[in-house]
Amino acid sequence: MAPSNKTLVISGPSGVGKGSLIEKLFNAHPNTFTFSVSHTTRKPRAGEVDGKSYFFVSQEEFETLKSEGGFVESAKFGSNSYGTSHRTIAEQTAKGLIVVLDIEMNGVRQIKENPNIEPRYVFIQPPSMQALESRLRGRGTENEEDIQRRLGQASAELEFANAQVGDKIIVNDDLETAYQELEAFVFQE
Ligand SMILES: Nc1ncnc2c1ncn2[C@@H]1O[C@H](COP(=O)(O)OP(=O)(O)OP(=O)(O)O)[C@@H](O)[C@H]1O
Repeated sequence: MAPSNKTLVISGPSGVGKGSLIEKLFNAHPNTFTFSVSHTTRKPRAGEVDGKSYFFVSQEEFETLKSEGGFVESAKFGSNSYGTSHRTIAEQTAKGLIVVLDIEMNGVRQIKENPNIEPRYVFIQPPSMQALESRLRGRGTENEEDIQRRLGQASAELEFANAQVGDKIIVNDDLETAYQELEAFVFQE
């Protein structure tokens, strides 16, 4: 079955398993999906390549692009700005690839308000807040303060997803089952 070539927006609280599901999708279907390379005003870290990790731009360039409506969504974290450009999505889509955006609810909100992009939305939910907490802890990549911040944000993410109509919601209880649901959704006609 041929998948729709629409951009796929995958959202959900931190630690819910978005990265794990996306990795499975990419591995099972080579040359089908791609991430959109974001623009950022932060400085490149060692080893990061412009145009691969990010498009590194100045604050001024970023603001110009933004004012021209060049971003489907953008956000500021700390003193750095990040954005997903229309052009990047269009270029990848033109190559026949399905662009996957892994973004948080404010990004989803912006995209939903943007008439120039009509993606498909998938929200990944945890079976429970306890499960989410133990995954975040089990991953071992955040300190306690970060974990608390992510858990605090998680209930807002869950409420937001539940208030959306017509989008796909997948509960990631068993990873394989959740993956099959995602795959079926992506490849449905
Ligand atoms: N169904 C599942 N059952 C148990 N553990 C899972 C399941 N899915 C994912 N995990 C584990 O939960 C942890 C968080 O998963 P992952 O890193 O994919 O989350 P994420 O949503 O991408 O988080 P972030 O938004 O912070 O990047 C990982 O250690 C992963 O192996």
